[in-house]
Amino acid sequence: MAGVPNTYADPVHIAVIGGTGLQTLPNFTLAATLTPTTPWGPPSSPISILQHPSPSTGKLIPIAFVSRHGLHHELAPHEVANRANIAALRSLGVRTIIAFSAVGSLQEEIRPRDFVVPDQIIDRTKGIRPFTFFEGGMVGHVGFGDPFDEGLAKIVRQCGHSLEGEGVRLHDRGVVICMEGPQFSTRAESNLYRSWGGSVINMSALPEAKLAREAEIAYQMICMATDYDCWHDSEDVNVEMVMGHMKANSENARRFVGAVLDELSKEEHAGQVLAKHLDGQSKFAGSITHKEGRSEEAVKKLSWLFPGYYD
Ligand SMILES: CSC[C@H]1O[C@H](OP(=O)(O)O)[C@H](O)[C@@H]1O
Ligand SMILES: Nc1ncnc2[nH]cnc12
Repeated sequence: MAGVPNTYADPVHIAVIGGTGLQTLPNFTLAATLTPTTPWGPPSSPISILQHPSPSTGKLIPIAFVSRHGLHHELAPHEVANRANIAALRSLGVRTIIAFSAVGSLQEEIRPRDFVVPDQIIDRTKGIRPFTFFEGGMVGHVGFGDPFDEGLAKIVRQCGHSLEGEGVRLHDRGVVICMEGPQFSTRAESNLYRSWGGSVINMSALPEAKLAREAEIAYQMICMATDYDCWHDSEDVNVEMVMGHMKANSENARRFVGAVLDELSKEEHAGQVLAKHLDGQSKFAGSITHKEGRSEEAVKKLSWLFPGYYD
């Protein structure tokens, strides 16, 4: 856009990743549009730096926004530039990500347009998506027992509940099945996932959540149900259905994200927003590869992400 700066000098600590039907966050002041590149290529979309007025301090808090599937939904789930998205955000200073996703419901009580703040993931991707920063001569293993950040989840749940009764229904926990796609599931698969305890299904929780953990970023996904996949006796999922529910409820989705940003911009959450509890974990995770075994190329890439960690 003409007149919008293409640089932003201050660190940005909070980011929102928008998914299907949530390609922009209107009603925020656009402070800059960045087109960074990373050792893993460019992110899925330009990164918008939005200014969010903190309701408690009145200060303008910068928020980075990236559209997972591109500005016009041109990237399929397996084509999303996950490593570049996470690396670009971390390089701006981001330590907290709220990721939004349109999901199929695998449980009767999770109705279309309900929100779910999941706490677990089952990986049904097929290993075709780049899924780690640690490879090619630098090994690293980070913990992933709880794939979402519980401290951040608590804040998100509290914000969601504060909107209940205004058209928002929230489920506090849930298991996301992350499938490869882009085709939807077969009925046998959908029923299998239900028997595993799956709550909702999408194509984008992974590797996004894994890469955020490797990048020491607190990450929580907010899911909005758009269909009952194909296990239910209602109509099978299709794109029109997903987009219809997303469009009809996008105002609630944006209010939910806005409420979370309001809360995160309070001084009392400064430590959580900076993900102090994750600080340095990847320095130790990566120290498993002895200096003499590290490839120069891998160290160079990882040092872009974590300056000073592997000197
Ligand atoms: C258009 S239906 C399938 C598509 O919707 C979800 O997108 P996102 O998670 O980015 O909101 C799902 O993961 C699939 O990519
Ligand atoms: N049924 C479904 N399966 C996978 N991803 C989805 N996103 C929205 N609905 C979905």
